[in-house]
Amino acid sequence: MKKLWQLFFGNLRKQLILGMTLIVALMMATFIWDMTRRQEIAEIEQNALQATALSHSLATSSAVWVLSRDYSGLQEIVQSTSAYPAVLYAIVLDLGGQILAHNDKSKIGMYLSDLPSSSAAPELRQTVGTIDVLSPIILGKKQVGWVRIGLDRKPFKARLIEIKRNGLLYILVSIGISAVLVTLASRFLTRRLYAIQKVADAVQSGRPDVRVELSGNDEAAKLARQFNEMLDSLNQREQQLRSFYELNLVGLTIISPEKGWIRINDCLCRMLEYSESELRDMTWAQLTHPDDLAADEAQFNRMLANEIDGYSLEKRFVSRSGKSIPVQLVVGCVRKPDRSVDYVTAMVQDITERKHFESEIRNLAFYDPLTNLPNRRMLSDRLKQAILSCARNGKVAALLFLDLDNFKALNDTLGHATGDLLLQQVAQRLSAAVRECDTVARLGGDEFVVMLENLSAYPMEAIKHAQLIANKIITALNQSYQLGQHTYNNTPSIGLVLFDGSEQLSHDDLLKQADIAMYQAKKAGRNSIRCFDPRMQESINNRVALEADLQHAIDTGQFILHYQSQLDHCGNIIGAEALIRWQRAPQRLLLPSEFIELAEETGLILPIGQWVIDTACRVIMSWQHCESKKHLVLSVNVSAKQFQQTEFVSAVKAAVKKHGIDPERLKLELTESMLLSDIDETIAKMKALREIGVRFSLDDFGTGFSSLQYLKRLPLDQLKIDKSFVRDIAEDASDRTIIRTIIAMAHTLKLDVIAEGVETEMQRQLLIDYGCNHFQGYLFSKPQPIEQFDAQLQKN
Ligand SMILES: Nc1nc2c(ncn2[C@@H]2O[C@H](COP(=O)(O)O[C@H]3[C@@H](O)[C@H](n4cnc5c(=O)[nH]c(N)nc54)O[C@@H]3COP(=O)(O)O)[C@@H](O)[C@H]2O)c(=O)[nH]1
Repeated sequence: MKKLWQLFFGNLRKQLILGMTLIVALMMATFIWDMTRRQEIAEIEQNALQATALSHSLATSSAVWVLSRDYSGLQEIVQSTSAYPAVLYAIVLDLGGQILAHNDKSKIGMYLSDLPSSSAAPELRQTVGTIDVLSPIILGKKQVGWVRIGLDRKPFKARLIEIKRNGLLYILVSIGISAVLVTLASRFLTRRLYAIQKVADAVQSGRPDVRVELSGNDEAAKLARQFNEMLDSLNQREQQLRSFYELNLVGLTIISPEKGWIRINDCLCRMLEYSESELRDMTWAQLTHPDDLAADEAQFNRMLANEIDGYSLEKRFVSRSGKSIPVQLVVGCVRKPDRSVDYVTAMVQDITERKHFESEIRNLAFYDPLTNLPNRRMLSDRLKQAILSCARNGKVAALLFLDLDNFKALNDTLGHATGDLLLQQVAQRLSAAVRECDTVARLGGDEFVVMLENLSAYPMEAIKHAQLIANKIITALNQSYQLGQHTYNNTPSIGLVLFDGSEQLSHDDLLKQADIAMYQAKKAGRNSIRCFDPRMQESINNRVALEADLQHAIDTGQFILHYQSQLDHCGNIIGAEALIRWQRAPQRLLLPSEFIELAEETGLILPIGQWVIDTACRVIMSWQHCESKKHLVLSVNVSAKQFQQTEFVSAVKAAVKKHGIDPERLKLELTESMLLSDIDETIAKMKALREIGVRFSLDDFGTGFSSLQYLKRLPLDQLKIDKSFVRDIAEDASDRTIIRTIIAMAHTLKLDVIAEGVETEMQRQLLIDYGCNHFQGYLFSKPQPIEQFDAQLQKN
């Protein structure tokens, strides 16, 4: 049936031809049928009319004869109907139905039984072969008999058959003609459609550049043009897709729902180190890292089950060489109309580099790059975990805060690279001194933290254990280090705090407490361990309060300067040292030892130092106007932070200019350690101020890394012998040697020398004997307010 349908309606042309032919045939058939039917009706009407007229005329003419019973006359009348070839019979009957005359004489005298009782009008009856008319014979107003005429219908039927035959012929001819015409027309009309179809076939068979030849401007031509344009755009899109596919930046594959390979691009082959044909013999599962297979398959099955249309996940493939390749897999599917999966597309991006960077970033975020130890962030995380774990298991843990003693000096003298070497070796020693489960972290600079977990359920036992480990660490860190060519010794200060998770302390609080304890260890003379004590916290709180007060003191001008005289060997006052005091309350004068360190730590030393220089310049200016004081030189202490300021030189110059003083009356006291960090920068700054006349004295001389090499480069005016050597000059031979060496060194370098902390006449005499000619100390005066200093001057 399908084949038959295909045969007749297989293409548009056949449908057109068959359709049009059928229409023509139907129309012709309808026309012929209608014509024949009309002809038949006309014939019937005409025959009926003829039969009625004939029977009527026969009835009229036979009325008298019937009444008179003249049978021969009647017969003659009846016989006269033979002139009509269609008349089958003509019968005259009396009212009783007896045949009075008949064109078939043998039937005269017979009776007809199917007559009506009476009728005033003729009665027409039609049978298959005849038209039968029965007319009453009326004489006067009375019926006297019947006339019956029968007409033969055969000739009429023969004519009808003739008409029908001709009609059929016309139909066939019309069908033939219309078939030919429609064939021609359909060929003409569908030729472009066929051309389009041919092109479509060609494109499908792999000739994508074939196009329909364009002619005309009708709908088919427009369709052909649009078809060509559609092919162009499809071509272009396919090329774009192919170029993307062949770009080989990412692995691309198309697979069947059963995970059979349909297409694989080169990039994926290269990534997995297999050829395409080798891959086709392998399964997706074989290439997947066993640990990642379940997750991938679960998602794939959800896609097959129509729960999702695609998914993206990170997984690992295993290459031919066994390399595990982390990839970002993006899978999508194309579904059939019944929603089952037709095929699956997968994009496989090698994310090895990204993973590498991620791990580097993680490392940078959580590890200290110099020592590879966990950094502050990681320590915070672990500490939080440890606090929770202590609360859970009831065990006590400890936090050790370590700071290397004198690390800054090492950095300043041997350089940062050497300092880094020390930090690395300390990290190694610390890691070796504790268990694997403990955490060793570097917070930054020379600060390390060791976290010891699960020490004991009993605090006393835990503290013993922690102290044991802290001692072990001290012993380990006390061993000498080989830093490049330098053999170096160092000590740590360790603060220790215990925690068991029951305190409402955050990890930050614990770190602070350990830090405070470490600070106490430092204060206790370094290379020692201190456990956190709440009193330490109190001292820290005091520091915080002091810091706030210090800021307030700056804002409200609570500082004053005291002046300690400096004398020559003849006892003449040649100048003074300005020493700061803080009038914190009316009866409370704080010495520098109580606030300078904090001021340095907080940076508040900068505005304080600037105030000192400014005040000193103001005093010098007042001396300049007094004949007895104009020769005096005022020494000012400068802190390291202050000196290291980039604008230090300009600030001093500005103060000198502002007060209009002779710069030679201003002497800046620097310490050795602050000069060495960047010797070239230091020299440049000193020279810049020396150029305008400002003098420099090297304070606390002998206590640091005194080096002739540096000394001779520095534009100094004076060396100040530290009071620690002066104090024991009479008793300690080595102090005497140091003092004599310093004095000799100063003379060699053509520098002035002054001894501080001179408290006794004997000390003064010894110093004079060794060649020192300038002195400062309680023997002459303590640091005193300006009025008392003026009074001393008067006396002097
Ligand atoms: N950056 C700044 N630092 C300053 C400033 N003022 C002082 N300081 C620093 O504080 C240190 C201590 O000063 P101070 O408590 O005033 O002590 C000085 C003298 O009182 C003390 N001295 C002097 N003679 C004697 C003595 O015979 N015996 C004895 N026991 N002590 C004595 O020495 C201090 C002065 O020493 P030096 O500065 O080395 O000459 C002080 O050392 C500064 O570092 C400031 O304005 N800015």
